[in-house]
Amino acid sequence: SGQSRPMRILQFVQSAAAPGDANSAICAVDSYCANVEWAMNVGDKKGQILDAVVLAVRPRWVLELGTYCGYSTMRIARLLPPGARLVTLEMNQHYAQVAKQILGHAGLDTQVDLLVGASSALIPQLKKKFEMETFDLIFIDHWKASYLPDARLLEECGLLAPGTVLLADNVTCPGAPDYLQYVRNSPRYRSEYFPCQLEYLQVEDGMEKSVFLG
Ligand SMILES: Cc1ccc(Cc2cc(O)c(O)c(C(=O)NC/C=C/[C@H]3O[C@@H](n4cnc5c(N)ncnc54)[C@H](O)[C@@H]3O)c2)cc1
Ligand SMILES: [Mg+2]
Repeated sequence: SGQSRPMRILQFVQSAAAPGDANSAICAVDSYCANVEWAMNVGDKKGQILDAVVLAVRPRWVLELGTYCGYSTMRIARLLPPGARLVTLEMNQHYAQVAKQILGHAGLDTQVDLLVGASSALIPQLKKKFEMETFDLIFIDHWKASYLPDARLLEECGLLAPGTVLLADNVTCPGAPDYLQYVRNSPRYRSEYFPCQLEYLQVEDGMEKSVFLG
């Protein structure tokens, strides 16, 4: 049933998760993807690294590149301090529609602004659209070839401040070698690798946390 994997995930969340309960929605996605069909959510193991970074940074402004079904969007939004905002960018209209409904079911749609479009087109509009200056935390989990060009674009748009944290998923699997090489060798970043397993599988992956130095 459900003509797409995101739609099947949404239907399971709607049937299995208590409305307004973000943790039960997160658990529902994890159990569906661990037991029924794999999906490219960050998952619970890497999700706990994401949680720890969100809690450490206590961000006022968060940007996510690649919403997909909204799994990591929920993990971040549920930990934000009051008044904080999470902007998440998703180029696929169908995925964005599913994510909106999952976020609504979890009761997290008030903290989240989900924009439909390509990051390269939306990033230059963010300052003006949200009347903000810089992001405190950026979670990068979209097409791996876009990690580096989008990090460069964020720099050029003046959306990074000294101390801004960039957290990138999948730097080992599928991998983002050009992005890794850049953040690990640029004097503008202090980078740290968190080894972890790929979501729902026994495959080596890792997340890279890079602090922008200005
Ligand atoms: C070899 C191999 C294959 C797959 C895996 C498994 C694996 C594990 C993972 O955690 C992964 O994150 C991925 C992965 O490919 N993620 C890509 C995620 C894209 C989402 O982001 C959206 N999007 C893509 N580019 C943009 C863009 N510019 N602007 C706005 N949205 C964009 C898309 O519309 C999707 O919603 C894959 C592991 C190993
Ligand atoms: Mg990922």
